[in-house]
Amino acid sequence: MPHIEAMGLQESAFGTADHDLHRIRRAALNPFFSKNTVRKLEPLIQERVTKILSRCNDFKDLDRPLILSDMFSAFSNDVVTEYCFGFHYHRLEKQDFDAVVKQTIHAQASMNHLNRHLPIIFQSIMLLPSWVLRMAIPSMALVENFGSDCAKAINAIKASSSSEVSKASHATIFTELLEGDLPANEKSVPRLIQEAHIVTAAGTETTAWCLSVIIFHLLDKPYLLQKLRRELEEAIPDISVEAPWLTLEKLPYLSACIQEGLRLSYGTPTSMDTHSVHHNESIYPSSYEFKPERWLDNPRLDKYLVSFTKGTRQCAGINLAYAEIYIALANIMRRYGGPGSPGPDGNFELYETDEGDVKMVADYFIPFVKADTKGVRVLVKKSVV
Ligand code: HEM
Repeated sequence: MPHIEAMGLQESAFGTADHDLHRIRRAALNPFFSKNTVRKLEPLIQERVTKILSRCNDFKDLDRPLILSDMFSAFSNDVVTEYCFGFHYHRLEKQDFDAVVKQTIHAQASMNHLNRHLPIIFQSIMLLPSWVLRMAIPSMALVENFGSDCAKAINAIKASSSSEVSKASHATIFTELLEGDLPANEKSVPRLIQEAHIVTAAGTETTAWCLSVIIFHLLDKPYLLQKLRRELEEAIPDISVEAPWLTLEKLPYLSACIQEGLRLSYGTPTSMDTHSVHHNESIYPSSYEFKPERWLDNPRLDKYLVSFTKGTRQCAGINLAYAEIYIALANIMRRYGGPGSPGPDGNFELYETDEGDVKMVADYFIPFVKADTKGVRVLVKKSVV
C-alpha cells in the first residue's frame, strides 16, 4: 500500500492517494495555514510559551531534570488542539507534561512499516474491543484513545450551535470545516475525525522534536548558544515585551539555528527521502554536525531543505510550525542561558543527555532515536547574574 495509507487514515487529506480527491481535501485545509492566518494565532502561541517559561521556573534548583522533549510535545499539542477544536488539554500544566501524547504518536508510527506491508494485522488489532486492546497491546490502546478524543471533539462541535462554538478568540479549524461549503460527504463526521487525528498528530511531534534538537545542540556547543543569546539580547532588550514573529523571523542567527534544527530533525519521508538529502555531503559538508553558520554562508541552501517536502503534498502546517518554533525558541533562549552564557531567568545544563538522544537510528515515518533514550533533559539552575 502507498506510504501515506499506512496510518490507516485514508479519509484524511494526508492519507488520500487519489490526486483529485487530495486536492479537494487539501484546499479545504490550506486557508487555515496561510502565513496571515497563522499570524492571528500568535496570542495563543505566546500564551502557551509563557506557560513553558513558568514550568521551567518550577524546575529551578530541583535535582530532578526537566524533560524538554516532553514539554515541547505538550506545547505543540496544546496549540494545535486549541486551533482545531477551540479547547485543549492543558498538557503543559500536567506534572509530567502528559508524556502519553508523545508515546501515542510513537506507538502509531511504530506500526507504520508493518501496516504498509500487512495492513490486515493493523486493521484486525484496531477492531479488538478496547478492554482487550488495553490488556494485550497497551500502546495501540493509546492510539485508539487519541482517535476517541478526536471523535468526541468533532461530535461536540457538530452538536453545538455556532454561537456556542465560536467562543474561542481565534478561528477553529473544524468548526469552520463543518460550517463551510465542502460537499456533504466531505463533511461527514467519520471523515473529519480522521482529518482531526492527522492534523493534531502531524502538528505535535514534528515541531516539538525540532525544538528539542536545536536546544540540545545549543547547550552541547556553548559557543553557538552565546552567539544566539547575543543576537536575542540586542533584538529584545526588554524581556517583558513580547517580540512578534515578524521581528523574530528577521533575525539571521536565530533563523540559521532553526534551519539547522529542521535539517537535523528531518520530516516525514513520504514523497522524498529527507534523510538522504540532508546528509548529502556535497550539499551539507560535515552533515551530521549542527552548524547554523552554513545557512549564513550560503543562503541558497534553502532550496535543499526538505523537512516539509515540496510540491502539492508538502506539509500543510509549515507556517504554524515556524511560528511556534521562532516564538518558543527566542523566548526561552532569551531568558534561559547555559554554559558560558548566563540568562536573566536561569540556566539550563544538559542532564545525562548526549548526541545519542537526538541522533536518528530508525525511520518510522518520524525519526526514532535509540530505544532506551529518556529524552532531551536539562537541570534548571538559578541565575547567577
Ligand atoms: C517541524 C515541523 C513539521 C515538519 C518537519 C513537518 C513535516 C511534514 C511532512 C514531511 C509531511 C508530508 C509531506 C508529504 O507527504 O510529502 C507533512 C504533512 C502534513 N503536515 Fe506537517 N510537519 C511539521 C509541522 C506540522 C504542523 C505544525 C502541522 C499543523 C497542524 C502540520 C500538518 C500537516 C498536514 C495536515 C500534513 C498533510 C498534508 C497533505 O498530505 O496534504 N505539520 N508534514
